[in-house]
Amino acid sequence: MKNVLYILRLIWRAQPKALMRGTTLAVLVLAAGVGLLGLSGWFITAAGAAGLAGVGIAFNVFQPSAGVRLLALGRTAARYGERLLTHDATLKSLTDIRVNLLRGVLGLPFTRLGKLRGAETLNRLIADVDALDGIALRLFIPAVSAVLIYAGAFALLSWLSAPVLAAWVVLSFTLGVAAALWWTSRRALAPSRRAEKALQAFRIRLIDMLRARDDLLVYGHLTDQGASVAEAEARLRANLDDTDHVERRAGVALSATATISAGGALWLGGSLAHQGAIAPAAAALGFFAAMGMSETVVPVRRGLAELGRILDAARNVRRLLPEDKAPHPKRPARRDEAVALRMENICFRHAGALRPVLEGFALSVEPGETVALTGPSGSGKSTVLALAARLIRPESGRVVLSGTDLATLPAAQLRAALTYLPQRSTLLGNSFFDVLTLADPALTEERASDVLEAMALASVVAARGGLHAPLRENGAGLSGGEQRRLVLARAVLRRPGLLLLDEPTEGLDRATADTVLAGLRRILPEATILTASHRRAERDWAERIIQMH
Ligand SMILES: Nc1ncnc2c1ncn2[C@@H]1O[C@H](COP(=O)(O)OP(=O)(O)OP(=O)(O)O)[C@@H](O)[C@H]1O
Repeated sequence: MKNVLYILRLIWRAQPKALMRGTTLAVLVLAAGVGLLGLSGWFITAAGAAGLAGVGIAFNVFQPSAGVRLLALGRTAARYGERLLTHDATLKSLTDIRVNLLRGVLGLPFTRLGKLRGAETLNRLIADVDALDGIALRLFIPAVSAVLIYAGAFALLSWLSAPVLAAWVVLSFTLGVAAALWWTSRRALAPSRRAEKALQAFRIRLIDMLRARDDLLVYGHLTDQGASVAEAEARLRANLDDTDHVERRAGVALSATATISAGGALWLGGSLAHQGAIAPAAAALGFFAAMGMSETVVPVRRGLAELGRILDAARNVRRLLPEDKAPHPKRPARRDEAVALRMENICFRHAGALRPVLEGFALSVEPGETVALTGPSGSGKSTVLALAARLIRPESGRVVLSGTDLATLPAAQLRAALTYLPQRSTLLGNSFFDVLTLADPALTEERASDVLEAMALASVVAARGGLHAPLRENGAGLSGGEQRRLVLARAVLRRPGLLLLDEPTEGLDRATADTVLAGLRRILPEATILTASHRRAERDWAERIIQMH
């Protein structure tokens, strides 16, 4: 519940005025509803009583009927305004939360970011944030309005009718409603949570199926994966049915509460009128007010049926929201300036690993030097590159970039100074040109063509129809070697002072590898280059080789 209150505070803080006005209108809607039934009941009874007493001609029908119309119209207008204000404000607040959540995800340490699954994170950003609209719209605002209406109904009924009647209506109603809602929240908690989990499983499995359809087909598991998607869907339906069932039973309990409360009010009012303590019309007021009060719980009922989903969503979202709101430092990017890299006495152990990958590791690369790290698979070459890019941090020891401790370098300066090319990269963009603009938003066609030429891609691009020819998702349709060269072109376009390359020419034949490596130096004549290499072409290209064990 703490998380729900935290999110409610965020929603409220983002749009306080609109939500306050919306809540006021919500109270007015309910008050008009209760008043409408109460006044109508009083009017019918009073008119009937006047007719029976033979003074019907003297009974003023105009004022009460005008009141009934005013309340009916007022209720409709207030309902319209309330919906408009509260929904608009809540959706705007949720947009802020979604943006903040995205910032939180992007700000996660690289090691945690690496563990996130795309489909799950997408769900978190969409489904969880969507679930949060219930906090204000279906829990808080209706609950506050209902409490205010009960208090108002008690005061008015005590004044216009009799305190004992008012006490019966409000107490019987409050107790019955509280019991029914408590029961709903408990019974619906598990199915609502299970429904949300099933929905997420459905989406994740479907995304996995679409992403890995080729492999699933080749290994003969496409049908199984399809069945597991259908299973999650069936589970979702079953749990939604359970939630609806609980909500319907809660509806029955609430109707029973309203009936008992109204029936009791009728009996009590009748006795009081019989004793002459109140007029028959005032007695009818209690009965009809009790009928009208049942409207107060309809939205809360839905909110409580979804409570499990809301609680989980609030917890998930809160965990990822960033605590600090400090803007990212924006320093001018320094490019083209060769960077010296030094590592001193580095110790690093991957999470869960028994032994450190690096222990007492040291390295020094001069500005403009080309150095290759070689060694058997698993000796820690990629780990050294990741440490130099500050994607991971050493347990002990220091990484120093041109005299500045990497740990203290602002992120913007760090990203401007170096570029890291991992073993596997993603190509984002709909054309060659699009893919390259990730590295340089102000890219010109001449510059793009020059870099693509250096990466031995000019003929490939020409054969596909030019720089703006469409590319399929993640470069599908290009060969592995072509994708690799495109990723390299993107990396050099950043014009880094330090280029960290993990097996840059993997998948290229020797001749192409030599052309690409020479082109790389041509484009970045000053840069310091550190590469993790298995291949002869890369070792021959390097000025110095560091052997790892
Ligand atoms: N995220 C990780 N969590 C746990 N262990 C890891 C992680 N990444 C790498 N390792 C382990 O750390 C060791 C060094 O890995 P690293 O990728 O640095 O080696 P490498 O020399 O680059 O290997 P390769 O030449 O095969 O790319 C390996 O034993 C690997 O299993």
